[in-house]
Amino acid sequence: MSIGSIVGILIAGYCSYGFYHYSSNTGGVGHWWYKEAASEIPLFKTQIVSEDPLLVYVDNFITEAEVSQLLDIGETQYSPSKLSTGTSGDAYRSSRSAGLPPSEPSVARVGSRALSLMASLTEASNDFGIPQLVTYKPGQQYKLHYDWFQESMRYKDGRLCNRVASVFVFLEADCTGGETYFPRIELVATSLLDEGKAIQNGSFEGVMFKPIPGNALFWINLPGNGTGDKRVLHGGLPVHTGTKTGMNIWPLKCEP
Ligand SMILES: O=C(O)CCC(=O)C(=O)O
Ligand SMILES: [Fe+2]
Repeated sequence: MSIGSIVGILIAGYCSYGFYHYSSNTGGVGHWWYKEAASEIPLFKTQIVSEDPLLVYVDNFITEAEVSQLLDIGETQYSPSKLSTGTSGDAYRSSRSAGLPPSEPSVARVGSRALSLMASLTEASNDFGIPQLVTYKPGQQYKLHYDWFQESMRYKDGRLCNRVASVFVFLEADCTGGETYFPRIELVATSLLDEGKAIQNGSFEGVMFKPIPGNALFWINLPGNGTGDKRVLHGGLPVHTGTKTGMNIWPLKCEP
């Protein structure tokens, strides 16, 4: 699928105020059927930040009610965030994380909505994996990293899967600092600067995004040839005061 057709589908989705989409629960990694009725989908708006690599800013991706449902589900589940190597308690990623059950109705709804951004990228698996809350207190951060795995992960059904894309949703932003930073992205949507959602200036390379509850960032990790894209290097900058909480959704692409 070309970047052009993904962009076309994003625009078409926006213009029709919503998507109908499906995921399946036919075994494997955690697939959940969910068809959102148009009335359940918030009127979200997409703006392309960068076309290649594809990075999209989504206003109003989830509602206030969904934010509180997701925070409630995760509340008692937090433990120190892990790196992809499985280690935790490291200054590299000092936040706390909580896996969210994909079958929980609000998780399934928001996970399916995230898949709807992917066009046909995930149609073979239709799998949004296990969404993860991540919460930061003052001084905590996630230094620059990629979300894609160097080596695909083997899931319990034996397939090799990797994170084809990322959707990072801001849930709580009662904080200063904590921007999501992409040092290698050149911003084309200057409206995001005017709206105070993105920050770009001569003192650093790339672009950073202010945490704003309900809004999301969506980007492609594995473009056409399936190789991890190093241009989507990103991190969560240190929170200075208060609390920041976000939700990661990593739709999977699996070998057949
Ligand atoms: O906290 C952020 O802004 C980004 C978090 C992130 O990139 C991750 O958890 O993979
Ligand atoms: Fe990340």
